[in-house]
Amino acid sequence: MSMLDKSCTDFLDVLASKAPVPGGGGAAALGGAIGMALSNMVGNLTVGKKKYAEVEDEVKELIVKGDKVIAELRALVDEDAAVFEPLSKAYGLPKDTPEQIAYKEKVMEKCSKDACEGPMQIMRKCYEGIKIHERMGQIGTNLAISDVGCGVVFLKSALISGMLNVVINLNTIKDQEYVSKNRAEMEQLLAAGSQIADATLELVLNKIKK
Ligand SMILES: Nc1nc(=O)c2c([nH]1)NC[C@@H]1CN(c3ccc(C(=O)N[C@@H](CCC(=O)O)C(=O)O)cc3)C=[N+]21
Repeated sequence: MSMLDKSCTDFLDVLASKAPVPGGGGAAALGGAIGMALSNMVGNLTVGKKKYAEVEDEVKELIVKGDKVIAELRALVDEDAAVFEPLSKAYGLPKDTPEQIAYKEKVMEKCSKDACEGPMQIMRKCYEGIKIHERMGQIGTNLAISDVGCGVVFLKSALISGMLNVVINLNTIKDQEYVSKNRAEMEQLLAAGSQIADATLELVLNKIKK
């Protein structure tokens, strides 16, 4: 069963439990999807309004892009569980003999790389979502523009949460070529995404401040 078919109450219960999944990665994906949905809500409130007729086509395009990001982040809730669970098992492998140590190293390397892919993908999708919010903050209806701010803050926190999961998994990877390639992309997504998210929040605040 997909994590997303649980009620919100059950999802929060299992998130709070000792169960290895869902963890911070899955929470990041869900938080990002919630953020993205808020931009689309503002878009849907904008479409059909005479005052915003001039931007209607562009808003519709943003909604289509947003729907894709929501679907991808939603899928990543389950994907992150699938890639992290093997790593959570590998953490507990014994290290009592040289054979066990060698075996654990091999399994940890493979599982850490797989587990890294989930939050990397979460970060890429959050970045896309933040870019959509940037534009929605400029052209979306002022009636609900505060929700573009809410959405972009969810996406920034999901971006940072993705980064934290990438970093902890990179720590258990020996392949330095893999580590530096992923660290560079992670740092780029974090810096660019945070900067655009902060600017969008400021724009929204300036629009709603009296
Ligand atoms: N893609 C990805 N998604 C994550 O959600 C993710 C991640 N990478 N990397 C690391 C962090 C940290 N995290 C833990 C979850 C459970 C235990 C844990 O110890 N679980 C025990 C339960 C221990 C007990 O029963 O006391 C177990 O699975 O057996 C540890 C760490 C998830 N994270």
